[in-house]
Order: sequence, then structure tokens, then C-alpha cells
Amino acid sequence: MAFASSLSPSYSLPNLSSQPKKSVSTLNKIYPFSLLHRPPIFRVVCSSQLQGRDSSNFNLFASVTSADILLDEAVEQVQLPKGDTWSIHKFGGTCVGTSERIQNVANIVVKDESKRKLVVVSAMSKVTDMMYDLIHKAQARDDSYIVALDAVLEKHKATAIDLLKGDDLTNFLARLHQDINNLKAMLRAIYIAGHVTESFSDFVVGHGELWSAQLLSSVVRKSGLKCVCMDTRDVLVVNPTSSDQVDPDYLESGRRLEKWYSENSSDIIVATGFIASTPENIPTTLKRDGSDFSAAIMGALFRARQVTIWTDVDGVYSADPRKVSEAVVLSKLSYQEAWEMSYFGANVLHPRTIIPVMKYDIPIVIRNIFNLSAPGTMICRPADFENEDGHQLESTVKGFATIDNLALVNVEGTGMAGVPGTSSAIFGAVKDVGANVIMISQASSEHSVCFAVPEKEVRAVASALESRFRQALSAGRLSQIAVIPNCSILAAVGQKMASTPGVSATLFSALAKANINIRAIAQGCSEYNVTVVVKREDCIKALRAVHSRFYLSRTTIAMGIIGPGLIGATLLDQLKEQAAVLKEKSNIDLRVLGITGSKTMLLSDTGLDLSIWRDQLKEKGEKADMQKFVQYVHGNHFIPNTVLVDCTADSFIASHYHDWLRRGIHVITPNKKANSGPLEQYSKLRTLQRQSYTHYFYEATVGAGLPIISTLQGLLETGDKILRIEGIFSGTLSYIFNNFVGARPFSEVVKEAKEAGYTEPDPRDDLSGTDVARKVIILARESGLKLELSDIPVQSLVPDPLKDVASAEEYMQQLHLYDQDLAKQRQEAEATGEVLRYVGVVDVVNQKGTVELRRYKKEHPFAQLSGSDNIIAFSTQRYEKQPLIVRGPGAGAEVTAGGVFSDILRLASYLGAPS
Ligand SMILES: NC(=O)C1=CN([C@@H]2O[C@H](COP(=O)(O)OP(=O)(O)OC[C@H]3O[C@@H](n4cnc5c(N)ncnc54)[C@H](OP(=O)(O)O)[C@@H]3O)[C@@H](O)[C@H]2O)C=CC1
Ligand SMILES: N[C@@H](CC=O)C(=O)O
Ligand code: NA
Repeated sequence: MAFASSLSPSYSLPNLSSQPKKSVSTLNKIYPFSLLHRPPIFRVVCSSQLQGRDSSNFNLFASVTSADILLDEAVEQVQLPKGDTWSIHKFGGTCVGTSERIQNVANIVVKDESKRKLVVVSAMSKVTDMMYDLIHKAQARDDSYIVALDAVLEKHKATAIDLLKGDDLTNFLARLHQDINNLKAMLRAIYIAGHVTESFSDFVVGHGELWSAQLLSSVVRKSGLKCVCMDTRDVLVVNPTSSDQVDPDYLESGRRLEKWYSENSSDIIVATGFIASTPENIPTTLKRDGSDFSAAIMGALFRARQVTIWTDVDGVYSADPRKVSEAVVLSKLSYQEAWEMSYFGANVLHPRTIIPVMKYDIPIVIRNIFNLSAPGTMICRPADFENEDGHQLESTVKGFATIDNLALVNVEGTGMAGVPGTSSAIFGAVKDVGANVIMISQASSEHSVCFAVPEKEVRAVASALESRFRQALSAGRLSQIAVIPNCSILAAVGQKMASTPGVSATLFSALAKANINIRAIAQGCSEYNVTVVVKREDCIKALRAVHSRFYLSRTTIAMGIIGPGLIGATLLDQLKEQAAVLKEKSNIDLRVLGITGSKTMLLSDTGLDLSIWRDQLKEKGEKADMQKFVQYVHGNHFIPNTVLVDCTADSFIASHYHDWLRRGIHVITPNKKANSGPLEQYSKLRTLQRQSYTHYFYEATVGAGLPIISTLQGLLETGDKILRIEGIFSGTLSYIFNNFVGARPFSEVVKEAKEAGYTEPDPRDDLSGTDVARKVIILARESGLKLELSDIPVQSLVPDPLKDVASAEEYMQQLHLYDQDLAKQRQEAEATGEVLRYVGVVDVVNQKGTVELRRYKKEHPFAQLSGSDNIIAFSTQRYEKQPLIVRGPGAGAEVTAGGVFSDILRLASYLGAPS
């Protein structure tokens, strides 16, 4: 073996536990932003990118520039057939994990119509780990390495027997046995010495690539095409760097490639990934993601048309699909975006992989070998994002990512401002404890610097800072070194963010609307990345909120319906009918995740089927538990916004609004109890509502679906002064007095009103005038009056003996006994050409309200109503001579549910739905 003789005994003993791992779990590949295998070196580079893009970009580009020159020279000097005729493919370990998969790869290679192809191949999956395991065992003087080596032999032998025949098989097996014998000898030497050098280790491990390249090239040859196998240690020359990376020696690699190609000219080359040589011909590796790097270097040296990286995911996702089920595969990414994204998981492509191809604008395409119908993600220059009309094809923000388990450190004090060297002292102390700073933020007032470090490092950082600044702290120049634990980073990445105003505004408003508090913000002036720090428990919700804002485009709202009685059930039916239209036309996605009555509740993760909820609630409903219900509906982090719709008439449910709003849950209700309850509670609720981005809508509490609250708010917000609001506020009482004309007894008309769905759950609330009084209170408070319900004198129509009967049913049964009272009043009114009407008045000028049964001339507008009509007259400074009048049905299931529904859509539009 050529390399065995050149192994240098002077190599230092490598720490095998820090060996670069090539095999990356499938989970990590699904979502390249995850942090499962982030290499420390890369973190350092990119954390500085987050901290201040100026300097880090300069450094990164500076190194690109020097490499560029060498690469240019190499590409110019090398006499090879270069250019568009070449396409480069790289197949990772899973792509060649079995004999069937190797055959499949060969088919893809054969089908590629490019004139010339170079195929870089990794070791079969698990083989690299098996090889490292051999070394570990031998180094630990564990002689089970012999059995383990047999397993490596058997795996490749079995694969070859599956794939090859005749001479191809014989030749492969002969080489395999020879390699295994050499390895056995080498491992024996490691076993005896009890240690291993880096080059020994690299040499052993590199066999995985050699065998898979030999197998694949033989299989391609089976199809009758000429195909040669390249051991890239004969071609790629690299120099180690201080940061456990390697720099390609492009000039020398180019020369060797030219020589190699002159001896092995072929239109199809299968090359080993990952492995290379030092200038002294000592075997080495290209470190992490080395096969991708091999492909990129080859792509540049050949000036290829395209480099395709074959893997087992459909491409690069806009967010971790395990956290955001609506994450999409990005069709295009710029080289810079790919860099940024790889920080958040480093498996898009290692940034250094991009450097050689970026120089020649060679696109890199990431494709799924197991889903050939997926076009994959193309990493290319940004100009390729535009269509023929110059329109952008992609969203401004490409991807979102999170990093958990962080803590913020806040160093604060008046003595920091304008004192040169403060930052240096702070970060010097952080460096001394070896902590990795992930983000830095400092406002220009310079009174505080805050930065994020991994949670596990924060204790050491805090004590290093305390000891470094002990004097400043005791002198009061620094007021505190505070640690804020349990934080996460959420980052938005996108090159176009740089030149598109409003992206940050959209991002922050999405977070605000999801009630996410931002602890810190960082954005370098290159603007490719905006980073915010949030509480860890808010992180997934924040990710979904921003992702849905930029990608879903539709407003997705998680809904919990409390009280599926007459109004609640009608609302659910209306939602069912309208859901598809709302999604299609307005991009509004309303998902009812829960329905609860007082006894049973029904929950769903993704949204209940509203055509069968009644049966499901009956058959599968679980015991109602309001705490669990709210937690469930709001805790669904996939949907950024939650609304609870209270369709009960329950004061206890209403008493929860404050807590719900405080937790960022929007509340919509036709229930009057909260707004007409104790003034103190009401004021607290309204104060909270005004301070937060959480919405509380209650249009249906007055006049059902009629626009009463919104009209009043519109007048007030535009500066009008309300003088008086007067009207018929009860649909029930309106219906009763519109129909109580002598033909039927009073009790019968009341029964009709109840059957029509106009009454409160207990009709005595209507007949006692309490319901009207509540509406008067709601409008009075909305107009600025500080009145309690008890301040409103109410004329009750409930006969005294029925006030305390146990149930509404009993009341209804006995009501006919008292028909005479109201019949008499009606007749007296009629005798003078008048009618009875139950009215409410908000007298803003005199700060009082009244509720009473009055007599009106038959010509009066209040006498002209029909059905459940409400009529409300607003006398204001602007509408003084002629009041503004709103009239129409003010009770009933359809109109009330419609009013609640329209509040839901108002919420959607506040949350960003197109108007
Ligand atoms: N009818 C109308 O025209 C108008 C009505 N409204 C208001 O709409 C609201 C609903 O009225 P309506 O549908 O007629 O009343 P219903 O009596 O038909 O329905 C009330 C619902 O609330 C549920 N409920 C009661 N207490 C609780 C509780 N503690 N927890 C969970 N669920 C509870 C009941 O469930 P269960 O059966 O399991 O107890 C029932 O499903 C009322 O506030 C009313 O003032 C507003 C404007 C007009
Ligand atoms: N019971 C109420 C319903 C609306 O609030 C009424 O009759 O007006
Ligand atoms: Na209304």
C-alpha cells in the first residue's frame, strides 16, 4: 500500500473522541437547522457573524479572496476538459447504504445526460463509525477489533456478491481481502502501541470510501459505460489549519488532477469523498462533511455545470418540520443564505463547501435520492432567483431557526458609557472561561451590554465577570451582572431582508401578536440575519408565529368554543359552512381545537371536524375541565394565535377573561357578564386590553349582530362626544311588545320569544329588565361612565311571586297566572293611542342610566318595529339634531352567532389577514 509506507510516526496522538463524525443522523438531515451536530469551530466563526457582520464577513471574505487566487490559477493552469460538459454528483452514506441503493445510484449516474460526470461517494452508511470503532478498540487493547473487522469485511463482501459477477467480483474481493489484511496488521500495531496517530486513523477510516467507490464504479461499468475509480488521495492535497480544518492546495491538487486525468481519462469518474493527502502524501481527511467538500473542490477544478448533493431529505426547509409542520422546502437559496442557515445546524452544507463553487457561480442542488420527484433546493447566486420579468420568486425571509438552552448575561452600569475597553474586558473574561458567545446586543447608550451564552456555561461566565468587575461593582460604576436563564434564540435568515424595508416590522409584529416577549435583539448591518432572544417556553410558539406570518400567509387561529348551546352551536355551524371560503379567499385558517360545555368537552390537536362535533361530543366527550381545556387549546404551539369564544351566560367563565388575556389568549364573547359585572373587574380588564396586543371583542353583547359597539367605538375614537344613547335593547322585549297586541295572552308571546331563541337561558333575565340594564351599563362604560349595575333603576316585568321560583321552566309554567297585569297596562296605553315599549337610556350628560317600560305614540319610531328589532339612537355632538340610528333584529341564533363570527374575522384581520 502506497500510503502505509509514508505514515509519519511523528504525528501526535489524536483524541479519537474528537474525530470528525461523518455519519449524521437522519433526524438532523431532515432539518438542517437543528443543532445536533454543530462543530465547535464553525460555531466560533458564525457566532461572530451574529455579533457584528462587518468584521466577520470581512474575515470570511478575506480568506475567500486568497483562496480564490489560488483556485483561479489552478483552474486556469490545469489542462482538462472543463466547463459545462461536467456535472458533479455526491452521494452520501445512506445513498449507498445497501446493494440496492448502490444500484440505484448507478442508475442515476447512467441516466444523467451530461457529457462528463464525476461522482463523489461516501462510505456505506455506518461504515465510518465501524472503522472508528475498530481504531478505538485496538487503541484500547480490546481484541474484539478482530471480530469487528470481520464484520466490515462481511458487509462489503456481501454487497459485492449482490452486485457484481465474474472478473469484476473477483477483482473487487481480491482487493478487499488485501485491504483487510493490511488493516489487520495496522490495527495490530495500534493494539500493541496502545495509541494511534491521526494519519493512521485517517488511513484506516478512508477505506470505507475506497470500497464504496470501487463498488459503484464496477456497477456503473456493468451498464457498458467506461467508468474509472479515483482514489482522491492521489489528487486532492490539503494543508491542516490551526482550527482543525484543512485548506485545499488548489494549485497542487490541480496539477495532480491533470496528471491523474491524463492517465485515467474517462467521461465517468467515481471518486472517493472525504479523503485526501497532505503535501507530503500522508493520508488525511477533509474533516466534517468532507465528501461535500470533495465534490465542491472537484466542481471548481472542472468548472462544472452543477454540483448535486444527494441525500435523504427533499431539500432545505424553511424551518424545522418537526417543530413547524407547515415548513416548506425552499426551492432556491443564495450562497450567503446557505451559510447563514448552516450555522443553525450546519447540515445545509458546510460554508467551506460553498466557497469553491461560489467563485464560479456553480449551483449546488440538494436532492433526495429517495424522492426523485422532489426538485430539491438549489444554492446559487441571488440573481438566479428572479424570473424573466425580474420578479423575485422567493420570500424575503428564507428560513427560521432556533437555538435552545441559552442564558442571557446583562452587564449594566452608568460607568460603562464612553469607556473604551469595556467590551474588551467583558469578552476577555468570557473568553478566559472558554465560553462561546452566541449573540451580543448593546444599545448605543452603552449603559448595558447583553449577550447569550449556552446555559451550561453561564455560571462560569457570571463568576468570571463578577471577579473581573469586582471593583467596578463595589464602586457602583457597574450596577449589575444579571443572568437571565431559560432563553432561546430565534433567527430569521434571508439575503433579501437587506434591501426590503418592513421585514423586521413584520417579524416583530408577528411576535407581538402571538404575545411573545422579546428579551434581546441583534442584527448586523449585512441584514442577512435578525436574531431575537425569547423565553425558552415561548420559543416554538414564536417560531410558528413568525413562520406562519411569512410562509403560511393565511392567519391561522386556534379556537376554543365555550358553551355549545344555542349561540355556540349556531356559530360552529356557520364556521363549518364558511371555513373553506375563508381559507381560499382570505387565507384565514380557523381551527376549532376544543369545544366545552359545563359537563363535557371535546379536544383535537389539529382541528375538530365541524360536521360531526355534536355526535363526537356525545360519544367521545371527556369530563369538562376548564384549566385543561384552555391549556390544550392555547398550548398548541403549532398555531400561533389562540382565541377563546365564550358563548355561555356564565359570570364565572367571564371572570377568567383577565387571566386569558394576560396569557396572550384573545377573547370574543356575546356574554354580557364581564362588561356589566363589578366595575373594578371591568376596569382591570379594559386596562389590560389597552396595554397588550391581545384582543377582546364583544360586539354581540349589545344588539346581537347589529353594529352597536363598533359604531360607538368609532364615534369615540374619532373624537365625537356622546350625549345620550337611547333605544330598545332587548330583542325579547321588542318581540313581546311588537306582538302583544291583544290577540294572545302575554305569557304565550313570552313563550314564542323563548322558542325563537331570543331570550337569555333564563327568560327572567330579559323580563326583569336585567338584560337591558346590562346593555345600558356596557354602553355607559364604553362611553366613559363609571356606573355599577346597581346604579341603574330597573322596572321589572317579572311578577313578584315568580322572582324566586327555582327554575326558568317553573317560571314559564306559572307565568300565565299573571297575564292580567300586563293586559291591563296594554289596554290603558291603547286607549290613548299608545303602545308599550321597554327602553333603556344612557344619559351621558347627567352620568346615569335608566331602564323602564314606557308608552309611545303609535307614530313614534319605537312603535314602528317588528320581530325582535332593536333600535338604538346615538345623540352626539356631531349627531345632535338627528341622532344616528341603528336598527334591525337584535336577538336570535343566526344574527348573534353572525356577530360573534364577525368579531372572529375582525381578530383575523388584526392578526394580519388580508382585508
Ligand atoms: N340568544 C340571543 O339572541 C343572544 C344571546 N346572547 C348571549 O349568548 C350567550 C349564550 O346564549 P345561548 O346560546 O342562548 O345560551 P344556551 O343556554 O343555549 O347555551 C349556554 C351554553 O353555555 C354552556 N355553559 C354554561 N355554563 C358553563 C360553564 N360553566 N362552562 C362551560 N359551559 C357552560 C352550556 O353548556 P351545558 O349545557 O353543558 O351546561 C350551554 O352549552 C349568552 O351570554 C347570551 O346572553 C347575546 C346576544 C343575543
Ligand atoms: N336575550 C337578549 C339576547 C340578546 O342580547 C335579547 O332578547 O335581547
Ligand atoms: Na352588536
